[in-house]
Amino acid sequence: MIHILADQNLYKIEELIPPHTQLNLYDPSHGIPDLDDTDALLVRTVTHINEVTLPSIPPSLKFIGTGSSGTDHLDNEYLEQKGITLADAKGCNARAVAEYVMTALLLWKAEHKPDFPLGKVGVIGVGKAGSAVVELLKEFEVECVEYDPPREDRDPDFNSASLEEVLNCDILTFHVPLTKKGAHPTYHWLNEEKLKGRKFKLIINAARGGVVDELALMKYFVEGSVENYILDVWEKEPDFNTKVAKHAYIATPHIAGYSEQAKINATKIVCDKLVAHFDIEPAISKYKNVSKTVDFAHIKYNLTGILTRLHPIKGYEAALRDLFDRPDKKVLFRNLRNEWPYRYEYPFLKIRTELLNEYSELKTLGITD
Ligand SMILES: NC(=O)c1ccc[n+]([C@@H]2O[C@H](COP(=O)([O-])OP(=O)(O)OC[C@H]3O[C@@H](n4cnc5c(N)ncnc54)[C@H](O)[C@@H]3O)[C@@H](O)[C@H]2O)c1
Ligand SMILES: O=C(O)[C@H](O)[C@H](O)COP(=O)(O)O
Repeated sequence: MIHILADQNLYKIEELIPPHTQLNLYDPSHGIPDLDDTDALLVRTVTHINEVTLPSIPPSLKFIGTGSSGTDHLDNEYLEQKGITLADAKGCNARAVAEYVMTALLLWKAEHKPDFPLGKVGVIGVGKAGSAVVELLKEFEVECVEYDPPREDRDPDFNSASLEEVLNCDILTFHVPLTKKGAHPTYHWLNEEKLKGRKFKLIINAARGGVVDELALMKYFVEGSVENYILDVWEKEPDFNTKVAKHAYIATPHIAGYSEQAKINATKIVCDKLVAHFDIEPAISKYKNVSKTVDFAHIKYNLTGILTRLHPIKGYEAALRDLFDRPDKKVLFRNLRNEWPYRYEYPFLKIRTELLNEYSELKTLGITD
């Protein structure tokens, strides 16, 4: 029988785990658990596995799956050299990220530029998440500049914009992995050198902390050449720089990819890869992706009010602000990520017809009546 150890916060893991396997759960806040006799380890981004955190790999361990798109918490060179198969859940949360970005843009526009078009948006990294962002932006008729030189190298149908073109955009949104090696490293991609002498209305980082140099970003915000910034991810998670967060238009605790649908996708994708790797019987899930109706009865809302009710971005923002001066903010940041119920993505939400007719943006987001 295959012995599986999984992060206790991998959503619905007990339901989706293949039958006839033995599943144990671990609490990731206590570090890497004892892996003796474990065949497969299922983690989230909070479990960092490398030569330092796991110097000795038990011979039984053959598979590590992560319920995330990002894999920078796993040292793939080290693990592959030790004969371990790595599996990610790329794409599981692309729609959730796109909705986070679009919601943030709509809220920001309503507050800062209600009478102007959004401007040109540069999407840096046009993989699963970046492509979903581009798709949603296009539905809103926003002009996009797609920047992804590595994709141009591997995909004959894709032409990347030039660096100059993307840096000339009004808004930048990041959807690249965090990498320090290779031909296109992303660590501190947006730095002093690229920010100097340019003007941006808004910068969004919902990729990984470290892709944007936070201190350089804050400096150019204070000087006025960056009008606003939105950060979902932080250089030293679960810690975060309070000063950088205080200046942000929106600051959230790494939840851009969190939704009911994304979290189910994540667990399903890793379980499917586990099944394929060990050639075992899959689980038969009873889970059904149903829609939810949100009642706005008798209350008069504007677009900002409706979006705030349907997407917890502002709620997370307020909760993160409450942590600014707390000495235990690292633990609370982690709790905030684990304890809130997952939101439903817009195509799984239904609201009153009058509201949909009054605010066309809601239909464009995929909400129905
Ligand atoms: N905040 C969140 O909740 C959240 C959710 C999902 C993903 N992420 C992060 O976003 C990243 C992207 O997610 P994805 O699912 O789209 O992954 P993906 O692998 O599908 O796409 C990443 C894209 O970035 C491109 N890229 C790599 N280096 C680049 C560079 N130097 N310049 C321009 N483009 C570059 C790649 O070619 C690829 O097309 C993940 O690695 C993860 O770290 C964060
Ligand atoms: O890389 C990803 O997919 C995202 O950052 C994802 O939201 C991470 O979720 P976690 O594993 O931290 O719960």
